[in-house]
Amino acid sequence: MQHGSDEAVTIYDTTLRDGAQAENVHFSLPDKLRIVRKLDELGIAYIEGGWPGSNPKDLAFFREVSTVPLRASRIVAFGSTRKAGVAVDQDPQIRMLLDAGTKAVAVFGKTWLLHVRKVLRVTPEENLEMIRETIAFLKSCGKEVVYDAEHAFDGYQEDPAYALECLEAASEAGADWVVLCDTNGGSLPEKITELTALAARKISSRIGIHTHNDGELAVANALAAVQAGATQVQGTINGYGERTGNCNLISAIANLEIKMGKRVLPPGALSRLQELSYFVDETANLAPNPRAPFVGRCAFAHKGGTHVNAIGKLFRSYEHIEPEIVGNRRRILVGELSGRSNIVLKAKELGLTLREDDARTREALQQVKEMEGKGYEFEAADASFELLLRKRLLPYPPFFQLVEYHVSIRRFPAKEYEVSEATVKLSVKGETVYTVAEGDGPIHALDQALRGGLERFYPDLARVSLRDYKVRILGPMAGTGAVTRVLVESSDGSISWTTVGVSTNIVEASWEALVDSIEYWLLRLERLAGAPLPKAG
Ligand SMILES: CC(=O)SCCNC(=O)CCNC(=O)[C@H](O)C(C)(C)COP(=O)(O)OP(=O)(O)OC[C@H]1O[C@@H](n2cnc3c(N)ncnc32)[C@H](O)[C@@H]1OP(=O)(O)O
Ligand SMILES: CC(=O)C(=O)O
Repeated sequence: MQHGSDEAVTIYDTTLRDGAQAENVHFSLPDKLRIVRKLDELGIAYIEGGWPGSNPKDLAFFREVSTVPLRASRIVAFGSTRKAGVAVDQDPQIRMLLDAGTKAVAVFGKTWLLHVRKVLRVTPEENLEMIRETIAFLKSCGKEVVYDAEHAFDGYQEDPAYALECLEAASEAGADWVVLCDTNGGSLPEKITELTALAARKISSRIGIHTHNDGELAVANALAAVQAGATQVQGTINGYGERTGNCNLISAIANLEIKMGKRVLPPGALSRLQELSYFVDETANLAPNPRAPFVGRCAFAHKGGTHVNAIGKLFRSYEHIEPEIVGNRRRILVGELSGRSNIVLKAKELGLTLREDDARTREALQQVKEMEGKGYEFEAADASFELLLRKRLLPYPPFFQLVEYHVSIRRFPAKEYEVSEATVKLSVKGETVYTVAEGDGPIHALDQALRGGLERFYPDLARVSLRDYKVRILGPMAGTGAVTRVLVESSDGSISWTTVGVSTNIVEASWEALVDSIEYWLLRLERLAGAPLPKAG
């Protein structure tokens, strides 16, 4: 879908205002300022910072942000048209909008008669006056005015003439931008195209588009509007927003630049889209969506054997763009749907050379399929797969060997005392080590005893900690006798890795995953040091 047009499209970010209307999204004042700096760094033209008349934090934000030196972004304060029956220069909300001290302000007003009559409870003429007077007043105060025509598309559906009158009123009153809002997020692209093209013909203000994602079309609708004449796209990073969210600016920017040939961000910024997306998620304390188009970790993850085979020959065969363009990377997944190509390409990713016609490739593939048949899952446990491959390809004297372990739980009926205890006997470097440890539960005790036995031989292991522990029951019909899959995520503070264990016994599945985790890390340490660590006798 390369349209080859080199026109610029202006990005208007409302993560801090409309994005903050999302359930579970809360930004503190420092969060808001951090995001402003990041958006400015990426060259976003407008940042809607909040509604000064809404709460003390937004008021303070406009005070603080005025001291932040910005290179590319213009801060916008948001509000509404004046209250019905109140003179515009007497309206406290309008006063607060001015007091925010921004060069640009945005006001939303009504376009849909349903809202005019049933929500504002004013006449259609009074609503037109509210639009005209508010914009004219803000212009007379020297502001750049962005007018958000709320429910523009629903209003146009119900009464095209009145909706158009509202847009014309805003434009004639001096709005620099008239932004068509699909506030309820239910419009289809053809409706967006129709009104945007009409507005672009009829009014002199520049046209913007503000879409919501209720029909999962927010990005598609924004792109349709641009094709029909809009030159400003409003949205939020990662699509945060009320209900199902707003137009996701990450996807909108990528599509506008890469697919539609528009100039959107300064040179070099596109390759920082993933960084921006993660930064905002992290600031909002939300886990990044792995399936997010363009920037999610699955966006260029290839799993099916035939796909991976083709990718090995030609990336374009199963990738719509090169991942690096938006700062992402390609990943090869290994599992029961793999072919030899998955093993070879994954090995290459790990720095190992393996050919498709090598017997070890076939054997590794066979082992993966058999193990996945029993419940292992290597796709999520990349470290267990790496270990499997390295053990198969290179000489692997183990770091330690298990002689035996024992786990017990003691609980007294009155629940006054409950303790888990594990004993682990290991053979390490020719010595037999016997360790006992207590823990909050049996797995914790086992982990403590294992580490206790190894710490004298591999003191660096103290840097490794457990980050996540997930248990999945496979085939729950077998009840408490079902097969259990345990995934353990570990970290040494700089990298993290995941390992897997499977058994009908949850303690044994956990042991397997814990041992893989430690072996993986010791092997990595050895590779980084460039010399083998002394091994078990
Ligand atoms: C489509 C959008 O996303 S618009 C943004 C929506 N975001 C928010 O509302 C978040 C911030 N809002 C707030 O903090 C509060 O709602 C405030 C401070 C703005 C207003 O609070 P209150 O004065 O207590 O009013 P409340 O929120 O209950 O009702 C809104 C009032 O604004 C009126 N109103 C709604 N839209 C408009 C408009 N475009 N122009 C003028 N008045 C409007 C409503 O009719 C209602 O007044 P009424 O009860 O006299 O009919
Ligand atoms: C203005 C706005 O946020 C909307 O109409 O959705």
